[in-house]
This record gives sequence, structure tokens and C-alpha cells, in this order.
Amino acid sequence: MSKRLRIGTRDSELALWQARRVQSLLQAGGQDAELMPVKSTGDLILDKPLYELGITGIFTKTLDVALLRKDIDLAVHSMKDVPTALPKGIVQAAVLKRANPLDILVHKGLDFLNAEGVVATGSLRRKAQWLHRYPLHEIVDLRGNVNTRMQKLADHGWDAAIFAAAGLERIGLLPDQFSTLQWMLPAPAQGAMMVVVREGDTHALEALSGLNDPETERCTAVEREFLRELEGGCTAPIGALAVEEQGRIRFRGGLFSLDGADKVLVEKDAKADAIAGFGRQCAREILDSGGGAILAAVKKSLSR
Ligand SMILES: NCc1[nH]cc(CCC(=O)O)c1CC(=O)O
Repeated sequence: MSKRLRIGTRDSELALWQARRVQSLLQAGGQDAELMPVKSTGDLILDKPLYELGITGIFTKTLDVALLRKDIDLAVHSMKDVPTALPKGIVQAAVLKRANPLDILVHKGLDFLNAEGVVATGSLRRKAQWLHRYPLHEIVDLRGNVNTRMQKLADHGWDAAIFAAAGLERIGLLPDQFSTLQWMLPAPAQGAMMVVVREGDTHALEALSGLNDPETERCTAVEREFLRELEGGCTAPIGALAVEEQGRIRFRGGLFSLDGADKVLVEKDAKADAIAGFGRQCAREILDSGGGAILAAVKKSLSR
């Protein structure tokens, strides 16, 4: 039996589900693996400041720190929460086959759509796209893990809230009433999980290579390259979805103003075996067709 791998996990139900999924896939391939709960660390234990290591993601940083400290051997992240540049010393080992990438609306009936609705979300991307489509609605802020957000929706008088389908499906929280938002562009890499390991850990890299889904890897790579080219270190409302069909990748991406009034969309396809630079090219098209001005305005109001 080869060396047992330690999978770090945070304690939210979704994080635990995702870590257990990787554990059982590894075990099915004959690789022993155990879960290691990781509490929010004192980030100071590393010998360098976090920013020097490029550790930035608010959801991913606890596990990335544990990985670099060698407290764990691998971390499982919701890929959409992973910053486009990985921390120094951490590499992508596998991207698991993607689940439903779309957003869904959880509601108590849809009459409010044609009235003055109140919709809850903490995401700039969801807010902008919702207001673009329903300009008379009000958006209220909703944060916390998936379970917390569901509970808050039940406790408040809001008409609906927006969630990633994949998150609710994984933990069995999909309610009776929901609508799939086919028209809403999801976050880049939504619905995919990324497993990361320490650079040079050949044992872990090899064990995880069997879990990689090349098609999901290609699609999410395009989406994240698009995001990286647009964001420039700020969280603008950006959506992207790449889908592979018959050897081609069809990409749709969008950049929105914070109030949803303006948007620039791009739709393009490329050969699936020639995607280097494709995401960047899509981003360039957005920037050249009015996206540059939207991005400048977003940056200005977020920095205030
Ligand atoms: N930012 C939180 C987060 N990160 C990943 C998921 C869902 C799972 C996924 O998209 O892979 C969610 C919840 C949500 O957006 O509703």
C-alpha cells in the first residue's frame, strides 16, 4: 500500500462533501486517503507574509496555508473560488468532471418576476445580471455558506435567492421550487472542483492524475484565462461558460456594470486541441467593444 494522503477540508457541509468525494475516488483507485479538518490558521505561522506567497483567495487560503506547512497533502477547492494565479509552491493536480455549471433561483412562487421583486445574493455577477433583466427589482445582500444562505432565505420576506446548482445538488439541499437560470452566465469554473498539491509532490500528482477530466480541464482553463485577462486584481461582475462539443469549445463570456445597465458579451468557438490564448482573445474582444470603459467604472466605484 502506498503512502496515505491527507486531504485537508474546511468544516462547511459543501467542503466536507467535496473532500469526501475526492477521498472515495482515490480509494477506488487503490490510494489510501484520510480527511484532515483544517481550522482557520493563524496565517502568521508561515515564514513569509501571505501576499508574498501570492495567497489571496478568501475561501481557499486556509487550506493553501496548511498545504504549504505540510499539515496536509492535498486540498479540494470549489474551482470558482480559486484565484486565477495559484500561490507559489502550489500546483493544480486534477480538475474533476464538472457538475451542473448553472445558477438557479430558489423561490416561493414566480409571481414577483413581473412585480417589484426582492432577490437576495451577495455576488456582484449575479446582481448585475439580475438587474439587467429585471431593472425594477431590488437586490439584498446575502452571504455565508450555502446552508446559512438557505436558512436566511427561509427566515426573511425576500422573494428569492440565487445559488450555484452544483453546491445545492452536492449536499442534497435542492428545494422543491427552483428555476434554472439558463440566461445567466455562471462564474468562471462554477460547478468544477480543483485538487491542488505541493509543487514537486510526485506521489500525490500521480495518484490524482487519474481523477482529472481533460474536457473540464480545457473548458475551465479557457474560462479562467478570460477572467485573468479581464480582472486585473479586482472583482468585477464577470461571467463565462465554455462547453465542448465534437472537438470544439464554444465559449460565452460577459462583463457587466455594477448596476446591470451596461454589458458586453462575447461568443466564440475554437478547436478543443488549440485553446492556448483563446480565453485571452475573448477577453480582448470584450475590452475592445466597450468593456474597457465598464471595467474602469467598476474599479473606480469598488475602490471608493
Ligand atoms: N462562493 C461560494 C461557492 N463556491 C462554490 C459554490 C458552489 C459549488 C460550485 O460552484 O462548484 C458556492 C456556492 C454558491 O455560489 O452558491
